[in-house]
This record gives sequence, C-alpha cells and structure tokens, in this order.
Amino acid sequence: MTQPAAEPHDSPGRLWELLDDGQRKALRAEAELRRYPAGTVIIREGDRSDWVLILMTGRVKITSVSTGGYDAVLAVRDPGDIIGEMASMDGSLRSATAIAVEPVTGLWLSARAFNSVLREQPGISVVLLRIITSRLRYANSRRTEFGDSTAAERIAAILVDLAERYGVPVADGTLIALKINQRDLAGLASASREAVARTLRALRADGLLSTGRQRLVVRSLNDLRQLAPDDR
Ligand SMILES: Nc1ncnc2c1ncn2[C@@H]1O[C@@H]2COP(=O)(O)O[C@H]2[C@H]1O
Repeated sequence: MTQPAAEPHDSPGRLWELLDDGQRKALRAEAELRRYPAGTVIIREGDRSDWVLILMTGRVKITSVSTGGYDAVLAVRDPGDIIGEMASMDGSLRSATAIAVEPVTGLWLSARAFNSVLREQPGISVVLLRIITSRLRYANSRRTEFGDSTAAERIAAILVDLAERYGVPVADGTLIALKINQRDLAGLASASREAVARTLRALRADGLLSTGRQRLVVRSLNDLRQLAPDDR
C-alpha cells in the first residue's frame, strides 16, 4: 500500500514524524515492539487498560458503538500516529475500539512509562497537545459542516476526504486504497447504511464513482467536491 497522503483540515501531522531524534530515542528506550495480525481488536471501548501504541506499520480503524447499536468508524489511524493516549493520560476507560485493518507493528509503552517520558521530554507533550487540538477542531468543523447537510452531501465529503488521504491514481480515476465497507462509510458520515447504498448507486449512475467488492474508485474528484458541504 502507498504512503498515506497528508491529512486534510490543517492537521499538524503524525506524532512520530513531528518528533526530533532525541524525543524518538527517549520513547524507543521505554518501548517494546508489538505485532498484531489484521483484524485484531487492539483496544476495546470501555476497557480499563492504560498503554499506548505508536504505529510503525499498518492502519487501524477507530470505532465506537453508535446509538443504533452498531460500530461506527470515527477515524483511521496511520503509521506514525499514536493510539491509546486518552486513557493513558486521563485514567478513564477506553473511549473507543481500535481494530487492525492490516497487520500492525508498533511501539508499545505502559501508561506509566509513557507519562514518565512526557515529564522528561515536555516537547513531546506539546506535540501531543497540537494533535489533540487538531482532532477537536476537526470534530467541531464536522459538526458545523455536517449540521445542515444531507446524508448524500456528508457521504460525498467523506469520499473526498478518503480519496485525498488514501487515493492512488488508477486508469479510471482515484482508487481509495483502504479496505472500507458500506457500514464503515455510514459510520464516518453519520448516515444510515441505506443512505450510503442509495448515494453510492446515484454516484455510480452519474459516473462519479465505480465500485467493486471493497473497491472504490472516484472517477472525478472535482465533481465529487462540488457535492460535499460548502465550507470544507
Ligand atoms: N475521534 C478520534 N479520532 C482519532 N482517534 C481517536 C478518536 N477517538 C478515540 N481515538 C483513539 O482511540 C483510542 C481508544 O483508547 P483511548 O481512549 O485510550 O485513546 C483513544 C485514541 O487514541
């Protein structure tokens, strides 16, 4: 799989890429390398556990049980990102579930070791703060952008985001190089599965998208952008 594109929405970037050599060395000194096969539930929502994983290879999807009772995808985390920092920093239960979409390797640190490195290297905390601030900004913008939008517009916005982050040029457009199903799209767009199926059908009919088994090709990113809510 190709390297992910930079995150949209002015993200500061991924933790590992933002650290200097000394900061990386301090984390590495306290870490164990752990591996998780594709499909592993690495973190389970509601569990009481406290450790972090800095992803070195493989992607992870972050899901949370929605009011409808199914798992809604909140985000996809890429190599360089950290997961598990929330419970490790505030001692609360795990806020979401993290599932390996691909085989994952990462640097694992207990919360105690992680917090002690943060105390020794306050620069890492500053980077983390920037990342968490950007996540809140993104959540806020999603709420306002998505507030008045239709399900079809939200789905279009999510497809644009995914194509920008994970797009690989192919003969007929931009392939979203990420295993994602209609249920995942529904979670990301806060839409029903029926709305996703209907919207994908309409986009296919309009020649904006082609779909196969877990294969999505955006045929015209510009046209799709026109359908997404305005202030993206
Ligand atoms: N909205 C989100 N965007 C990205 N990552 C998240 C989001 N919500 C939760 N997570 C990650 O999922 C993890 C679940 O365990 P924690 O609550 O310890 O820490 C959480 C974060 O690392």
